Amino acid sequence: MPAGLPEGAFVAKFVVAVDGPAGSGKSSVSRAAARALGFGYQDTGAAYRALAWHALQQGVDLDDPAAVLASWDTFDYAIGTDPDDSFVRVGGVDVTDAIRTPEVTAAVAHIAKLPDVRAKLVQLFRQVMRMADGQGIITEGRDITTVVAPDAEVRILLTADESVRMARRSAEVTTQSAEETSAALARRDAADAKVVDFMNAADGVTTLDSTDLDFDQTVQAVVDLARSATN
Ligand SMILES: Nc1ncnc2c1ncn2[C@@H]1O[C@H](COP(=O)(O)OP(=O)(O)OP(=O)(O)O)[C@@H](O)[C@H]1O
Ligand SMILES: Nc1ccn([C@@H]2O[C@H](COP(=O)(O)O)[C@@H](O)[C@H]2O)c(=O)n1
Repeated sequence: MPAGLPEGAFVAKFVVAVDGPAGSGKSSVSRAAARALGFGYQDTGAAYRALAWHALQQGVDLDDPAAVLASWDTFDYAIGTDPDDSFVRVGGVDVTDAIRTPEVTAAVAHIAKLPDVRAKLVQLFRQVMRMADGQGIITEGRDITTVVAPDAEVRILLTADESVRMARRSAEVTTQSAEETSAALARRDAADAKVVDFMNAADGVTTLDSTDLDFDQTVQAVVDLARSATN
């Protein structure tokens, strides 16, 4: 807390916004960079996934926008922003793993395409950024650099060639064949790209292409961008 400010006063955080396509490393790289910087970390995709999980649990018809929007009223969402202690809860239930199943992954596009749902989630993300502990936070998703936090101190489009992203994702998924995993990734990018542009950097956004970088080099590049913005 800077000298002169009363305990609990609002202090603007240093925000690093990261966007990119599926499998580009947004969550793993952002989490590791947050750890290195001593920042908080927010995975916004987790909220889209959690709302999809919640709607599925409630038997909501995902093709009915009004029903999906109505499920928001009972969506009791909590996320941990400590990069060393991440969790996602809905109604007190830990759904950290449940929101990563292929079923939820396939359902989330129905949620993400609805402007009214997106507007509510944008407000939620900004609230999480305001409330998180620490002096800074890395928030990652698809529209963070452009919609959620266009004034962020650092704005990064993290990308990698599609074949590299598919190979990285396939290496971690054991419940599907590499072909199924790659096809699902391409399908999701195609659906998401109709809603928000995360393939082209907006003005002022730095493109970080990790195609030829290993994981540690990519994390270091994010850390360097954040540190150079503070000097
Ligand atoms: N530069 C890199 N070199 C090697 N592997 C990487 C690199 N960056 C990320 N990875 C790996 O790629 C995989 C996908 O990364 P991650 O899940 O963070 O992507 P994402 O962008 O958050 O994906 P999604 O949007 O689908 O959730 C992970 O296994 C991660 O460890
Ligand atoms: N800012 C965001 C974040 C996510 N989405 C949607 O959620 C899906 C899951 O996100 P992951 O980062 O966990 O892969 C994603 O496919 C998008 O449909 C979004 O629209 N905006």
